[in-house]
Amino acid sequence: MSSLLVGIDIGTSSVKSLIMNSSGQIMGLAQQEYDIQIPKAGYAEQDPAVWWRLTCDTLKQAMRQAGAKDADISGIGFSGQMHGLVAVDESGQVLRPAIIWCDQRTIPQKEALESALSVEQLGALIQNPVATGFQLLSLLWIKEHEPLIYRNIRKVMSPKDYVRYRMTGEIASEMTDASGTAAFSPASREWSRRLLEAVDVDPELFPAVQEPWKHSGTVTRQAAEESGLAKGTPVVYGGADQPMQAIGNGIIHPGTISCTIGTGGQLFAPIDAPVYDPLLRSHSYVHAFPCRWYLLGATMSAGLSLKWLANQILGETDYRLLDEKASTIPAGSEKLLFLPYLTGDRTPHMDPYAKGIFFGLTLKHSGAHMVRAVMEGVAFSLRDSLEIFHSLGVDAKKIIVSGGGAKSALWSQMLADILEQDVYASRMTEQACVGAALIAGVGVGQFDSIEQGIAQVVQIHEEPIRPQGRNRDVYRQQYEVYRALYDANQRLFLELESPDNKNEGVIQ
Ligand SMILES: Nc1ncnc2c1ncn2[C@@H]1O[C@H](COP(=O)(O)OP(=O)(O)O)[C@@H](O)[C@H]1O
Ligand SMILES: O=C(CO)[C@@H](O)[C@H](O)COP(=O)(O)O
Repeated sequence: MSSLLVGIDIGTSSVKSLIMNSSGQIMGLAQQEYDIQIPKAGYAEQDPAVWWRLTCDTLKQAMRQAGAKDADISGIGFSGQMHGLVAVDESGQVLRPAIIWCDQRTIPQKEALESALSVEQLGALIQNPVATGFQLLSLLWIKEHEPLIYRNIRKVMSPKDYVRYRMTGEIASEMTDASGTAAFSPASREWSRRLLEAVDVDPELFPAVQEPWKHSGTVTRQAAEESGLAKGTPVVYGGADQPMQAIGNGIIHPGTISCTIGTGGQLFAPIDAPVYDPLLRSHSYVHAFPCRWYLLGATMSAGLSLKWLANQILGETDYRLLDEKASTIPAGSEKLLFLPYLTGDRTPHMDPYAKGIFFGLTLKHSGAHMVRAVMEGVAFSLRDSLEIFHSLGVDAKKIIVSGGGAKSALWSQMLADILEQDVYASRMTEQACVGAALIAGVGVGQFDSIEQGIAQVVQIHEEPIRPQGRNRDVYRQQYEVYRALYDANQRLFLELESPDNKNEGVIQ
C-alpha cells in the first residue's frame, strides 16, 4: 500500500523535495539551486518554469534515493517563498518573470498606497503593513509600467501555487500565502475587496482561497510524465514557507516560537486571535492550523547577508570554514557591528531605503571579525522582532531554531545569547518540507489531524542551547549601539536615494 509522503519547498535559493514515511523518517531528499535574476538594481526575479523543471528533477532524484516507485507516494504537499507574484494569461501561460519578495522596485507604489491609506486604515483592511516585493504592489507596478502585460493577466499566484498548478492543472490560492500578498485580510480570511477597490484592481485576478491541508486535485498525465510521479497522486494545497516550517517544528500553539535563518530571517509566534501590531512593524497572518494566526517579524537579508559577505567580499563559499573562523573571534566582534539592511528592512523599520552598515571598523578587524559581526547583526535584527512580540504581550516560552543558519552551532549559540533565552534545535532537517509532507498526510487521511501528525513525526532536541552569561552581557551593550545605528542614519539612507543624488555608478 502506498504510504510515502512528499514535501516540496520552493525556496528563494533552491527547490527541495523530500520523501518521508508516516513516522517522519526521511527516505529521500534532493535540492537544486537557482539564482535570483537582477535585471536592474533593486529588481529580484525568478523564472517560474525553472521552479517547475527543478521540482521535477528533485522529485526524480529523491525517489531514486528513497528507492521508491511512483505508486509508493500517497500524497504531496507544498511550501514556498512568500509574497511573490506570478501572472498568467487566459491559457495559464506565464506572462513575465516572477517578481519575488526581495524585489524593491515598488517603493513608489508603497508610498502612494501609504499616502492614500493611514496606518489605522491599513490595519483595519489587511492588519498588515505593505512592503516592497509584496504581490499587490508588484501587480500595481506592472499596471503602471507594463500595461500590455497587465491587460492580459487573468490570474495572479504565489510561487508555490504556480508549481502546484503545473502539477494539478488547478489555479488556486490558500490562506497562508494569500495572507502575505497585501491584498488579503487575515482577520476575515478573505481577499480585501475594499482595498482592491481603493487601488482599482479587479478582485477576480485573485484565485479562490482554500485551507492548506485540503485536497487540491491530483497529478495530471503531463505532470506525471515530467516528474516521474504517478498520474492521479493526491495533492494538497500546502502553505507559505513560514507556517510550513512551523508545522515541521511542531509549532502550532501560542507560547512556542520559531526562529529561522534562511535567505531571509524570521521570528514566528502562533496566536489564537488575529491580533496585530497597531504600528504595523510586524506581520499578522493566517497559520496552517485551524483557527490560528501568527505574528511574523521579518529580516530581509539574514543568511543572504552572510552569503553576500562570503561570495562577493571574501571569495569563500564554505560556510563551515567561515564558522570556524568566526569562532576564533570574541563575542561582540571587538566592537564591530553590522546592520543587515542590504535589501532594505522590514521588521522593525519597514524601510526599503535602509542600507547595510559595518560600523566600528579599525585596523585590528579581519575578515573573520566581519563574518562574526554579520552573524551577530542578523541575530540583533531577530531580537528587534522579539521585542515587538513582547510589547504585544506575546509569550516566548520556548524558541526553536531552524533554516540553513541553524546548521551553524555558533549562530545558534548567538541566538541564545542575543535573544537571552534557551533555544532548541530540531533533530530533523528541512522542516518546511517536513511540514508540507505532514499536511499532505493529513489531507490524504494518513494522520487524523495536524496534532497527531506532529506527535508522530516531529522530534526536537530535549537539551536546549543555553545563553552564556558573559556573551549575553557583551551583546546587551552591543544591542544598544545596534539600535541607535538605524536612527542615526535613517535620514542619510533617504539622502542616498534622493533623485538629486548624481551617483549612478557610471565609470568614466
Ligand atoms: N553551515 C552553515 N553555517 C552558517 N550558515 C549557513 C550554513 N549553511 C547554510 N548557512 C546559511 O543558510 C542560508 C541558506 O538557508 P536555507 O534555509 O537553505 O535557505 P532558503 O530556504 O532561503 O533557500 C545561506 O545563505 C547561509 O547564510
Ligand atoms: O519573506 C518571507 C517571510 O515574510 C520569507 O518567508 C520568504 O518567503 C523567504 O524565505 P526563505 O526562502 O528565505 O526561507
